[in-house]
Amino acid sequence: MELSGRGVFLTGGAQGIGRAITTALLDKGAKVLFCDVNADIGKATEAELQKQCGADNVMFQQCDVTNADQLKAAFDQAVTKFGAVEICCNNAGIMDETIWEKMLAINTTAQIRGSQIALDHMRRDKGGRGGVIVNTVSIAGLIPCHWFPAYCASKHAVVGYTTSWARNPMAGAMGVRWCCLCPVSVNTDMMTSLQEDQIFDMDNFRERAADTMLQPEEVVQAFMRLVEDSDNNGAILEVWRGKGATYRKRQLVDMDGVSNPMVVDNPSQTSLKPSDVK
Ligand SMILES: NC(=O)C1=CN([C@@H]2O[C@H](COP(=O)(O)OP(=O)(O)OC[C@H]3O[C@@H](n4cnc5c(N)ncnc54)[C@H](O)[C@@H]3O)[C@@H](O)[C@H]2O)C=CC1
Ligand SMILES: CCCCCC(=O)/C=C/[C@H]1[C@H](O)CC(=O)[C@@H]1CCCCCCC(=O)O
Repeated sequence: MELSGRGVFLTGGAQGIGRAITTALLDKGAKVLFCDVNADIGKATEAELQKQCGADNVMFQQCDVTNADQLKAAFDQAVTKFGAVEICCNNAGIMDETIWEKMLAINTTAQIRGSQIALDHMRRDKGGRGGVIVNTVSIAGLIPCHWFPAYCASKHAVVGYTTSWARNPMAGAMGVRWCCLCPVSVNTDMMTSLQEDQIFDMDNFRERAADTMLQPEEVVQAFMRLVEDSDNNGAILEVWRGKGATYRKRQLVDMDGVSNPMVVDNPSQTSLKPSDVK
């Protein structure tokens, strides 16, 4: 997928992974509306990025993704500003087991809502231009993590949701790809400002996390791979330190739901051989 001139909507873009993705997309000529609940950091980021990349190409909108009206209004603003949104990144997230209901609202409900808004707008069978929806998940969406069970659940749910849409028999007609970005620990505020009570067994966690930490730029490379590879519907891209980004093999079943497990990766669910999935 060529990125120049594409309209992008991204949540949680004031800092961290979202900001790094926004910057990389702008560098490739895309136009980005990023939203965030934090207006101070969001506006400061907007000012810096507008200076670097042009005032018409990037815009910030304050938005709490758990507020359905605000989320829809922010998305619509991107459509108005750029003519269409062809790339949607549901990225905003928190990690705090003490407020797990709010965490599920941000990490899961809002990513599902953001995906639905994007699908309604993008789908070619209803007059849209098609596009790609990338949900920022985590390795915690793929394996159990005893330090943060609710965070882990919030991310597993998004993998289930995203890959389920990818398997829709209408996926080809809709022209919308669905991808999961799954990094291990990343050096952002989420990791560095983590407080003792926000997860369980913090000492053990710090020990493990220290050896695995990625820089946001490494996650950006993986994100770009997801967006630019137009034949990867349903992709789950894992990002580990030292191993780079690798597509996760998936054993899905035929559309009859029971027979012939196979590795699939594109809308027609036929073109990739198992050996193509690394
Ligand atoms: N940092 C890490 O180790 C990893 C992070 N992730 C995921 O990456 C995504 C981004 O996280 P980071 O950049 O690391 O965190 P971060 O804390 O640096 O950035 C998250 C951004 O989301 C915003 N946000 C939080 N609640 C919001 C809300 N209700 N509405 C709108 N914006 C809101 C924050 O203000 C912040 O700017 C999250 O979904 C996180 O779960 C995944 C794997 C590892
Ligand atoms: C390889 C072990 C790393 C475990 C510690 C870690 O880096 C955790 C990072 C989390 C970050 O705080 C937010 C996330 O989404 C990351 C989840 C990563 C889970 C890896 C669990 C791996 C394991 O149990 O072996």
